[in-house]
Amino acid sequence: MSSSELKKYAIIVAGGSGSRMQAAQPKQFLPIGGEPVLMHTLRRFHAFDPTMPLVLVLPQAEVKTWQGLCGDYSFTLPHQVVVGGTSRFQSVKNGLAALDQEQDGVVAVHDGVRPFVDNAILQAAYNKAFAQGTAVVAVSLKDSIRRVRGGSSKAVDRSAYRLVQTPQCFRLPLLRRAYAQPESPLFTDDASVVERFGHKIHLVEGSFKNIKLTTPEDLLLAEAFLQQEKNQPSAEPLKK
Ligand SMILES: Nc1ccn([C@@H]2O[C@H](COP(=O)(O)OP(=O)(O)OP(=O)(O)O)[C@@H](O)[C@H]2O)c(=O)n1
Ligand SMILES: C[C@](O)(CO)[C@H](O)COP(=O)(O)O
Repeated sequence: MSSSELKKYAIIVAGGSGSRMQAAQPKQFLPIGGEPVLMHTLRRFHAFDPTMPLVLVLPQAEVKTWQGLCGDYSFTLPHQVVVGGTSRFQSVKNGLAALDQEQDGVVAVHDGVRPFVDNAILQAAYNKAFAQGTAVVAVSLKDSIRRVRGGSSKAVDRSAYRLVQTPQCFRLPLLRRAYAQPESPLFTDDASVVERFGHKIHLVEGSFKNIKLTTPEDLLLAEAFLQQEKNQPSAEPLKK
């Protein structure tokens, strides 16, 4: 099958509790620019390819909350809701199970709390995965880094490292087989799962704007990014 015939899919994982955000509700539902984070994220994928099936993974206890929010905000963008698990690994696994098991294609796994993914990143990641089977978005480090051992630390060469983001795109049959492995505490993302399964991970350039909303100050950044987009709707996304 040629890559142009392969279908695109996306699994948006939002099955976590957002404990580091220390908010009254899970961070994926917090408003930024007057709208829940997840609505921004889903819209970015829909704008990239309106025909692509979107699977949204949510905590079981929050499915009703989401349905309520969709009603309150008249949010009608098509997506399939799936219940998550106790770890990101389990949530991705549940998302994968919701996709047609016979289908080939490329699937992106994306953190629901990374609402600033843009078309250029999505295009590059899907293209690379169509061509090479894996594509993981990453950026270079802006700060110096030190390796800590016991009570001391030592400078290390930051050019040897990358900060990993999402989307992480894979040929669908490969990701399914990789996620059939037993879960390991070392699995922090999809790349680590696929790498353990024995496949090379290809990197694609991400963006410093593609942040994961993790701690409270990230919400301030998010508001600033949205304000900037509102003031300059046609502006290129912020570059590194
Ligand atoms: N059981 C889980 C845990 C995490 N995630 C998702 O994985 C993404 C990245 O995880 P992280 O930022 O760590 O989210 P939380 O686990 O919600 O945050 P925290 O670790 O602060 O509790 C988030 O979109 C989160 O909702 C998930 O789908 N299922
Ligand atoms: C998947 C991820 O966002 C890539 O940076 C990250 O690994 C999630 O990590 P967390 O520990 O769940 O925040």
